[in-house]
Amino acid sequence: MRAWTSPDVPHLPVTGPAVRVHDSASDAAVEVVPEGPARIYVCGITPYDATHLGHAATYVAFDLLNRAWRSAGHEVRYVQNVTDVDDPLLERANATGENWEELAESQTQLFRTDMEALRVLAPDEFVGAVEAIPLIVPMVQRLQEAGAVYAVDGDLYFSVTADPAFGEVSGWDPETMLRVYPERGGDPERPGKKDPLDCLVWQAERPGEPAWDTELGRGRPGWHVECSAIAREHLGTTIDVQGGGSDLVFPHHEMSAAEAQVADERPFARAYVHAGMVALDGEKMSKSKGNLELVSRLRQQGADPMAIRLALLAHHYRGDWEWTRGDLDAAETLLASLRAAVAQPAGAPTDDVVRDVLAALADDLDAPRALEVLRAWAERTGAGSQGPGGESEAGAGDVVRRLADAA
Ligand SMILES: Nc1ncnc2c1ncn2[C@@H]1O[C@H](COS(=O)(=O)NC(=O)[C@@H](N)CS)[C@@H](O)[C@H]1O
Ligand SMILES: [Zn+2]
Repeated sequence: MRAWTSPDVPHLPVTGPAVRVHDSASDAAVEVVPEGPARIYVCGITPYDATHLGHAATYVAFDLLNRAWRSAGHEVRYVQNVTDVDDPLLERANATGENWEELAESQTQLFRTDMEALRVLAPDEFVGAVEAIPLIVPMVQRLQEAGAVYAVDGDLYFSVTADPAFGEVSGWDPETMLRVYPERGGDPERPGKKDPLDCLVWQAERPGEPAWDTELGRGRPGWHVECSAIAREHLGTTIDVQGGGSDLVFPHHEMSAAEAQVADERPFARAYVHAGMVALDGEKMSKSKGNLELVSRLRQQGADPMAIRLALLAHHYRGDWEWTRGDLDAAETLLASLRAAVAQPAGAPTDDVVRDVLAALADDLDAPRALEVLRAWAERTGAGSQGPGGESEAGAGDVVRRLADAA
């Protein structure tokens, strides 16, 4: 599936420090030292109600990681899926009377344009669940060979106990898992399952639903195995980072890791990185609640996408926070002062600016601190001071422009 067009990544005059990022599994900041290209899999959208600010916050967060690794001298290999067939998408299409494939395609295209507007670097592989069926089926067969799959009325389930490390991604106890599981697509009560936490890897055809003829029978893939299969195919294992919003830590990332670990008998990822939840009107922004602010609607109302990006960067990626109109107003003010300062023919020295911004991003993607450094530089530069000791003609503005681009 086509991804989108990436903005240029400016070459910075220095190499940034090694990147540390918070790993949910160890609940600690870890220095992920990629062997060769940094390999990251970030879960993509289920394509409806795209691109709400929660989605955008999460993808901008992982864009920071992508850029911080590049500033530290690493190549990055970035893979992202699109869950273009799954219960929530089919339910939405049925509810609105839309064709589910057209809904998926139009929403994925809207997502692409929003990501381009927010200057998020495109993944190297952008893979839909439907187009991934030919690589999901062999992965399920691999799990069958490992004795980790069983059938319930024609549907195929993965036995979570097949992975001794099951539970290490979230660190949750079984009671917590069982409480949350039904809210996030799980079916713990289904009769015939060996363990209530076992998850679907293949669902036999249901009346009125799309289905594909495969060696597993006629049906469609489970959600979790889609991501482990796509990640294994395009990145191999053990990958450096599996990423997504914090609502994916369980069941999704727990199950994806367990399936990949049984298939490959090695850890799925070195770190599991999760972005906090963005709320609106007091509740997590979500499709089911309908309390969504969309990037495209803000853009239609005239918001500068760079102000939207700055508004997202003003909050630490791991925090849960509430979107307000004031976030955008504050970002527009900051954007104007940065642009005014960068436009000056000379400005305050920038050596420490570059160093401090890169250090902030390398420290668990501390974008708020990086913005503070840029704001302070802009104030020192002012919008019109030709102050003594100003950098050369192109020095200040050009470096900071590149930094702002890089953030
Ligand atoms: N309110 C929110 N705040 C922050 N991130 C969110 C929010 N809602 C969803 N996300 C994140 O946005 C990404 C896409 O969410 S999604 O459209 O529901 N799709 C999925 O979660 C699956 N397609 C992953 S394979 C996920 O990483 C999810 O955790
Ligand atoms: Zn996923």
